[in-house]
Amino acid sequence: MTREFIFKANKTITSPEINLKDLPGSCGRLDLVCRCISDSLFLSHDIRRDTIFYSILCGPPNPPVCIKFVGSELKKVSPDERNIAIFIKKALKKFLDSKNKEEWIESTPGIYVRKIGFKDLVMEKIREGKNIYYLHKEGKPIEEVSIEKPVFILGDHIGLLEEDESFLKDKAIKVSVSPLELHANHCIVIVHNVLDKRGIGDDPNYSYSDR
Ligand SMILES: C[S@@+](CC[C@H](N)C(=O)[O-])C[C@H]1O[C@@H](n2cnc3c(N)ncnc32)[C@H](O)[C@@H]1O
Repeated sequence: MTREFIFKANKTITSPEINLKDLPGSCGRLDLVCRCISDSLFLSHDIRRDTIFYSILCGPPNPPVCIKFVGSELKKVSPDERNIAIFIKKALKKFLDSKNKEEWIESTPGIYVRKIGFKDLVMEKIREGKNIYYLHKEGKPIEEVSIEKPVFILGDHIGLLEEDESFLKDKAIKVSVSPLELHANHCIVIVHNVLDKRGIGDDPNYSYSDR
């Protein structure tokens, strides 16, 4: 079963004018997006092929833009933030130049970009039969939650906006991974660990026991 993550990046840049030397500042916390991508998809010397990561970039100049990283298709990307940012820059350039922005556009293997906002993406996942889990400190402890066909929602340093939270109210189960407020990328690591131990998410073509 596939594990999916949606990370809402409230301030992250939506043009390819990315300054690779200033991911946190002028790029609107693009460093957080890159860390979440790294922690959701990379194992030591391997990739989680059962994982798909989405980030909705909501910063200037042209929000929203969604980037998608598909673990089973990724090639040549490495886990460091700068390298991931280079691939995001390429994706945003491809997006800028493309005519049909409403469909997924493949930028490089396994990396796609599209014009879709947070709520529309969540609705699309629900229509696909996925279950939505909103990661939040005040949620139900993850150990007590049954998880199937999961899409996990995460906020950035600001968190989800009030309007996003009320939208999710009747659509998502609120799940906590710790009594403490953690970084989003650390929550991803914990979620993976819980699911790894439960054996959820294994790709039939890929056995974790082969590692
Ligand atoms: C740095 S935190 C957000 C802090 C922000 N000031 C707020 O109040 O939401 C980033 C994201 O990680 C997730 N998160 C943080 N701590 C968590 C926890 N203990 N359990 C589950 N998710 C958590 C939430 O999705 C949160 O939006």
